[in-house]
Amino acid sequence: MSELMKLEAVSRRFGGLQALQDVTLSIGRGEVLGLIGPNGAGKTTLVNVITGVHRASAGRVVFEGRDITRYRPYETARNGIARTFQIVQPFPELSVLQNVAAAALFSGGDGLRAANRVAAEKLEFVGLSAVADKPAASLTLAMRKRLELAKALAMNPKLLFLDEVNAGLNSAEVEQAMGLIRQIAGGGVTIVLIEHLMKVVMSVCSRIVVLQNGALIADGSPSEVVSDRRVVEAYLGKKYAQVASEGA
Ligand SMILES: Nc1ncnc2c1ncn2[C@@H]1O[C@H](COP(=O)(O)OP(=O)(O)OP(=O)(O)O)[C@@H](O)[C@H]1O
Repeated sequence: MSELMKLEAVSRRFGGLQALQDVTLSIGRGEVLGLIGPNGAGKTTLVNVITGVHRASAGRVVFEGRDITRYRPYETARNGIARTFQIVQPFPELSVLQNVAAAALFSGGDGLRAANRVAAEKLEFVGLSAVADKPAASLTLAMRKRLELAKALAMNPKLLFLDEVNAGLNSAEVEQAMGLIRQIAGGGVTIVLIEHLMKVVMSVCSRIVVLQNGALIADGSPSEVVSDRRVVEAYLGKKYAQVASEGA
């Protein structure tokens, strides 16, 4: 598998807090990589550093062989990196379609008409065509999560970070979201999935990395990672590991 992204000893401090500590990681083209770890481990910060929302305090981010460490968010978007936000934040008065078209324009795009066409296509894909003209503020949480997905897809990404797209959804909605994630991956988009629901991580990811206190503590196949002693102690807990090994 060819390498799409490489992180070399990426660190980030917020005042006295070391949010990321020497994170070194390779992401292969076409992978569905799970990024897990306890609350406050640094998962969202890692996405923020990669996408240019925060500057790395040290280290390098390389995407398709190019050093993008100091790129701004619009530059990372134009180079093919998109992300959803853990806290969904659409422009509430704009229509659902306009929200997605705005994302298409942010990543470059080909003018407003093309952006509207892409937006309609992505809304169809996530199943929101029927509410395309409604204000984004009128959507349910599950629909807003799908809107986030449509916005990220409208940027035509090669690498897509999904930050807790299943949080707050019921089990039927989670199943639907998993189906969409599989289809996106099947279309050749490389995905990094930040997720607390282990059943989702285990069923859609080909590889899992674990962050704890800003440092990577494990990197391997789902079965390797869930039986890793440090991961069990830091995050999963003994009960989960026992259930997982009985299920394996
Ligand atoms: N802009 C910021 N300023 C100061 N501290 C921050 C900032 N963003 C994140 N942090 C801190 O960095 C640490 C890592 O936070 P981060 O949100 O990356 O964790 P996470 O693994 O995504 O957690 P969760 O699973 O709860 O979303 C936390 O201690 C957090 O309080």
